[in-house]
Amino acid sequence: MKVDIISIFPDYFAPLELSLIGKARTTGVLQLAVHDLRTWTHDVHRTVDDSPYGGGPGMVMRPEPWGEALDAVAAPGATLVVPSPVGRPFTQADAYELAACEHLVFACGRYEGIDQRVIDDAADRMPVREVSLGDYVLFGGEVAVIVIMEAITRLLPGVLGNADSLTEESHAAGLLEAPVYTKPASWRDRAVPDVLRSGDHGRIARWRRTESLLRTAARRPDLFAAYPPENLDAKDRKA
Ligand SMILES: Nc1ccccc1-c1cnco1
Repeated sequence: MKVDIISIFPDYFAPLELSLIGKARTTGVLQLAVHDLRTWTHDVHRTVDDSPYGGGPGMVMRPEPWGEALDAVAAPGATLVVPSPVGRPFTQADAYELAACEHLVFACGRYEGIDQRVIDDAADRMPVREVSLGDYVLFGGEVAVIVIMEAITRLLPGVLGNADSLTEESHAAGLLEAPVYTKPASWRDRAVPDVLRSGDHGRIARWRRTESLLRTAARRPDLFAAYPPENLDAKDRKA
């Protein structure tokens, strides 16, 4: 997978050289390049923003540098991903869809946002996805790109040692994961649930399923709306 990131703060992406993302880049599973938007400015001050038409607070990112940057970076077949507070909520399903793309270009907006014509112009020649990580306000899209890149990269072939992790984790099956435990069997007078030490794998699977359903019902009942009813099998109803 090829990924290009365009930002006025390219140094923000040093974390993408670490750990499993760094390994994915070393092995070639992920080809990632970070570009400074100011490369495509032509004035002595390398200006990327200007005051908003219609007035209002803050500054808006100018269209010209973005237009030239996307012309240079977004080759045919690329998908443009724009983290934005007005985007669609980013979900694990989106992570799977983006992980299947050959080429992603991330546009990191700052200030009050990017001139809308940049998005509209790009949408004339490539898929554009404006994504939100949640209902809160960030300084810019950079940290959102790091989060999205982690969600995507761990889905790429060979990145996670144990592919089973992908099926068991929260949101993979559409529900929250059951609680997890490791040694010691007792810690600060708190014991690990006996069932997990029983060796009875059928009983353990049923316990985990029940805990997953209870946790989801308590914390994220909204997830059941998107959860196919056929997945809530008869055994669950007994649980
Ligand atoms: N607040 C922001 C400002 C700039 C770019 C993205 C965001 C964002 C993304 N998800 C929530 O907020």
